[in-house]
Amino acid sequence: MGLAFLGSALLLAPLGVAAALALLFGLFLISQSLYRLTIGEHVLNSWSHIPAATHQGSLLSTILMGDFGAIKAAQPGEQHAEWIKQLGSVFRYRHMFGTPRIFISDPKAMLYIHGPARAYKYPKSKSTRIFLDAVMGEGLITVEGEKHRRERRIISPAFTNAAVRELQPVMEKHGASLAAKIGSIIDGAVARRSGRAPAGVLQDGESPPDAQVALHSWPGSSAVVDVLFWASRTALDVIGDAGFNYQFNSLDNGNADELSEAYNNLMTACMDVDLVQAFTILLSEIRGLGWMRGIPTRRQKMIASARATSQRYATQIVSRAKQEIAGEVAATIVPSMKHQLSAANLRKRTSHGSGLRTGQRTPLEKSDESGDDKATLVAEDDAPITSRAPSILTKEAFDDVQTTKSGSLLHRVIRANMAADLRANERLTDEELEGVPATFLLAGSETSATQTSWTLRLLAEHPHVQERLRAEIQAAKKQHALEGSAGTYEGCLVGDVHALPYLECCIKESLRLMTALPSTVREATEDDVVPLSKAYRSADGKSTFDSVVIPKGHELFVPIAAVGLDTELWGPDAAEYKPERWDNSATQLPAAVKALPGPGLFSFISGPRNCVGQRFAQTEIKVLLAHLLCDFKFEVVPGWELSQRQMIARRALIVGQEQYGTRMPLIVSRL
Ligand code: HEM
Repeated sequence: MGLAFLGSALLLAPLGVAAALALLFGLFLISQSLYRLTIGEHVLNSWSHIPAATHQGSLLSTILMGDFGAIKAAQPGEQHAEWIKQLGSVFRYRHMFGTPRIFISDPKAMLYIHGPARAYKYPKSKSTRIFLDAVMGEGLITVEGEKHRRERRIISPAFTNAAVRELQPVMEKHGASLAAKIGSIIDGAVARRSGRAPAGVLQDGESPPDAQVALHSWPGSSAVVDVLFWASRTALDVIGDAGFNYQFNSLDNGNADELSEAYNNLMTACMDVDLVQAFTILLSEIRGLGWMRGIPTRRQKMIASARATSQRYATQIVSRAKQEIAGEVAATIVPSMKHQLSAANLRKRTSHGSGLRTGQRTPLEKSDESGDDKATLVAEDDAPITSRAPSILTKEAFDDVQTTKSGSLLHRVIRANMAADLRANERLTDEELEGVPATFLLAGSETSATQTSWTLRLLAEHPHVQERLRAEIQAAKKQHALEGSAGTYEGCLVGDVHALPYLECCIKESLRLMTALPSTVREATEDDVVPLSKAYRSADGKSTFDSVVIPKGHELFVPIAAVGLDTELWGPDAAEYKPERWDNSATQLPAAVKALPGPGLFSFISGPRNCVGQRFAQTEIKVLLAHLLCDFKFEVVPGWELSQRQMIARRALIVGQEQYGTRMPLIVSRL
């Protein structure tokens, strides 16, 4: 009560009082940090035997940022890789304000922590959950425990290999559009160079330095193209279309679409965590200070407005998908079942998920009014069948509908939510279903786009790999054209993209070396003893331990990128891009690597909390690459040095051109 009052006082107080209170909280955090660095480190430290990481940094930065300052200053994964070299695969370090973190990159430990028996005992850390909740709201990524198990059971079937295979043609459509767009950017740049278009006018996605690169040695059709910019737009279009049948058209229209703009704002909030936000999150973790998350800062207001917009659309998107599925059900169920769907029965089973919450009309609603929405199953009383209708499908009818009708990921989720073998309390509620589009978008567009851009960069740095890969893709394209393209892969460029072995190697190697999500964090909810495949030596070097004691409440750093760079696992050439290491991976990979999940590919982590969209992501990246490599050659811009920035995903900056933000410009030439 007292603290709630304090909260309101802070909101209403004149600036001076608010600043004084903020200062007070700052002092509280700093004293907590000092306590951790002194008494916590030297007196009450039950884990002092674990080797501790050190870094060269000022005292002030250590008090405020712990060792995190050094991590942030290095390229993603590099500081951890350095500590692995010095200290081995188990050590501890301090996060902001001295928060203790344990680092483990041992394969056996990772399988244990993320495996089915333990995953729910190691949820995401509290600050991560607070942060994600604020931006995404509730969804598969943010929920924990039983709620997660329930959601995952319904959402997983949408991502089976067979389901994703059916979505490949949708991805191909956007792959072809991406290639066409890049072609038009090249044409525009050529026209500008030859004086047919005004000099000094930038095209969409171009930064001033891109247009200034002298391409004398690249006669013909070449231009500097920011492949991250275009991959991001394409990934948004792909997930909108394949994820929930929504056409963002962002490749052509940018963020002109209202929903696209809302997601873009959420993504920006997600990517760019500033110190004030980190500070507020840390403070709001303290009991009684949760209200701090609601302080209406400019950023907070932007997030709230973007979330309101996305929620409005989500309601419409889910409602429309349900109506379409109701139409399918009507066409599929055997006549004898129809009487079960009496009006009264349906009304009982119906929940109302349509209508805008703010009274505003979305473009989707407008198109509904114009009669676009054809597939609606209604009972006599016009009550639509919705996903919450328990057991309206027998197992056979459900399987039939699930396999014969495809549609978007969301359609599959809604169908899975109707399965007869689910109890009422196992089904997703309307609110949970409405969280699905946002989850897919925020988890699935930035990651795929970033990974695509890093893969293109690696191929540009390794022309011989690019050539070999292009040859494989062109041969497959030829073969596919000869065979005729009916069936699942109708309209696809090369048929099944997963049938191309070298493409598989190139993608896996890119995910290992430049994984889009370099790390995540977990928190121990109980004391635990984590087994290791290789014993670690204590800080004083006198003892060895074949397991790590993790005290309840401690944070665990999950070193996705560092695992990919670990020379102990991969050998001395771990930092090199060598797709061949994945040739015959079942036999050729080092034994320690084969013990990793994947096997060997930890980029999507493992166990019940692994990336549900990993097959989707790999299919999408392969499809986009196939289209691009058939039409274009990619080269690095001479003299432009790259640095990296880990926001949530790992993004690239050009050294000396940081003012233009994160991007991945490459010289792209028509073949
Ligand atoms: C290269 C691209 C991608 C990478 C590297 C990646 C990586 C990851 C990682 C490491 C996690 C675990 C995060 C954690 O628990 O802390 C994760 C979770 C997740 N990913 Fe991905 N992801 C990618 C693409 C996608 C796509 C395309 C989708 C959806 C279409 C997707 C949907 C999800 C979801 C829903 C989760 C949460 C799963 C759960 O907690 O049950 N991801 N991803």
